[in-house]
Amino acid sequence: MTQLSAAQTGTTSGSPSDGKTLYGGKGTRRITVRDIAAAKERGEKWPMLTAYDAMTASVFDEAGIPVMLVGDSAGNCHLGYETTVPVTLDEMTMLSAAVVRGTSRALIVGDLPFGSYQEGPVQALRSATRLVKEAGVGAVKLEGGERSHRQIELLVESGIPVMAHIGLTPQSVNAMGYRVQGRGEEAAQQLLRDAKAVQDAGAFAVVLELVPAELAAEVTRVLHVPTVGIGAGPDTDAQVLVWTDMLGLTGGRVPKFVKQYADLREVMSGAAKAFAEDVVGGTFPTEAHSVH
Ligand SMILES: Nc1nc(=O)c2c([nH]1)NC[C@@H]1CN(c3ccc(C(=O)N[C@@H](CCC(=O)O)C(=O)O)cc3)CN21
Ligand SMILES: CC(C)C(=O)C(=O)O
Ligand SMILES: [Mg+2]
Repeated sequence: MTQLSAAQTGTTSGSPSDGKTLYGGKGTRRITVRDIAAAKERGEKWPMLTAYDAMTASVFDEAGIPVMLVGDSAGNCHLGYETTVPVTLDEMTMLSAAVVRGTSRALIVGDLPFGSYQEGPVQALRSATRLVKEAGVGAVKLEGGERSHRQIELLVESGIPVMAHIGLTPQSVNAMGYRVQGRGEEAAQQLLRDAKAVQDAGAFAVVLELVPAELAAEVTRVLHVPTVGIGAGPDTDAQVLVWTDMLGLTGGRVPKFVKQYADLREVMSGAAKAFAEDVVGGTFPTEAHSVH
């Protein structure tokens, strides 16, 4: 087992941003779940992005993104699977370790993949422990509300911060598809019960995926832990997007809740073609790129 540096363990003293904000502060030590709790008390909104490799994570870390999720969306966005279902704990451990190595300030949350916690609390603890010890993540995330509350309880009791994830839970795609959750009175009551169950179990934050904006606003009002929305409207405490969607790198269709801030697919494709033309036409390399 490799030793984790102080930067990875987040044990250095001082505030994340001179006692100010999660985003835009000047602090250099690693952000912790206590900083996240303080942000909710201040009514401060914060951004979260996924990351699957050290290089990309270092860009977002330098940009000041305070929380990064090594999402199992790596399955379809980084590893070429159709869904998140086939992703393994070995894969999540390797990707999470890379993201931790590429960052020094962001809180890194590692997604527990399908099959690594559904058997029960003991399996969940064994899996989460690998992400904490081998990859160095500061927290883990798992899907499910009431159905996952025992797993959350044991992890939190054991000293592992847990981000919960309710609403659309993509690991259950074979059972529920990719559909809006919490529509109608009965489904809304279930979502509220799920949100309270994960908070009571000790989760430090809860992702709300693809739920009506009004319901997400209500959950955000009634919980004392922050909500992180994705397709959940403007009134959650935080917002998360899959980085390849946000930067226009994901091929094919992306969910309609995505806002695209750049077109990296176009940029990369253009650069690859320019390189290819240079090679074929003999205009690269030139004297400037040669040694003698
Ligand atoms: N590239 C990518 N982006 C994501 O946001 C994402 C992943 N992958 N993989 C894991 C999960 C799966 N997610 C998904 C997948 C599909 C829809 C989707 O098809 N949504 C429809 C709306 C469906 C409805 O209205 O009921 C859409 O058009 O947005 C949404 C979220 C979110 N996560
Ligand atoms: C969409 C986010 C919340 C996620 O779970 C992932 O990227 O895997
Ligand atoms: Mg996920």
